[in-house]
Amino acid sequence: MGKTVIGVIGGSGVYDIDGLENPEWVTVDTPWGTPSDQLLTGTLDGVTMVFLPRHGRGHVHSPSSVPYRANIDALKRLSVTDVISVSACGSFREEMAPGDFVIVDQFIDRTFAREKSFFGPGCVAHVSVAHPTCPRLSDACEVAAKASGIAVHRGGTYLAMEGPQFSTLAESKMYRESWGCDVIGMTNMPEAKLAREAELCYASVAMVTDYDSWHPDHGEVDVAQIIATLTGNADKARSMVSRLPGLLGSERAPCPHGCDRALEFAMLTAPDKRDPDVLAKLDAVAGRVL
Ligand SMILES: CSC[C@H]1O[C@H](OP(=O)(O)O)[C@H](O)[C@@H]1O
Ligand SMILES: Nc1ncnc2[nH]cnc12
Repeated sequence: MGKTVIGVIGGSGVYDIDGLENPEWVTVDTPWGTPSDQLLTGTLDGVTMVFLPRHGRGHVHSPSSVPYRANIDALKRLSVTDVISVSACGSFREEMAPGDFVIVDQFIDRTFAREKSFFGPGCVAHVSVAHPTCPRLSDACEVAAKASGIAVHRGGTYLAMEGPQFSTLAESKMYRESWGCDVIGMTNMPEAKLAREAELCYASVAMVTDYDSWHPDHGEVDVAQIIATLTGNADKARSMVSRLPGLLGSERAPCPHGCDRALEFAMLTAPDKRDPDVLAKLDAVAGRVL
């Protein structure tokens, strides 16, 4: 048994969490650049917590400029074992209404202007993301959300778009009708892929703020409308997060789904062909297997 360290990546509207004992904002340097912000560390019910605002305090990063690799590396460097991603999203389903939470379990990645892997020339590795989220961690999020009185939907496909503009009407209809997506956002990819490469359990809690543009009764999306819903959603998210330490506990058994062993058979580059400079950058993410 190891120790549970819960990492929370807060999306739009979620720039801190409350109730931490011994809270401290710490600076973490990574070989992949500077994370979105300092990370807030502390304990909650005896469990170490690490919080990172995805866009930085004051919302300084766009979805395309979020330093996803630095963020995941920084969480790993602080010994995080389980990452809960909290994000605002648009909904493609009538029943997934603004204010509801969706525990996402699949993604379609339409992003194209982001670094998507820690690996590459000098150390090639391929991990599976067939099941990109962790069922054990998602269970805890579902229980925590329900206990907080939140309307929560278990399972859903998240379309990750590049942004920053919202979808056209034709795109919105295609994602919903042809591609079977349930929600849309701009940030969960490559975040989820990188978390898997870093052997972190990852759960995505998507908080619905709007119906994107497909819905005949709701017209087009605008940020004013999103922000109006975001404030309430952020309070609900903080309530959900506060229940996670009690549910996960401070002692951690290995992930039954293998998230924490994702690199076990992933490395292709022969040991004698690996580039030492590349290996040095991978110390936090892949040190366990290198
Ligand atoms: C607030 S409007 C669009 C913005 O909100 C979402 O951010 P996050 O996923 O970090 O909560 C969405 O992905 C866009 O970045
Ligand atoms: N409709 C939408 N599209 C993309 N990202 C979003 N974030 C919140 N609402 C969104």
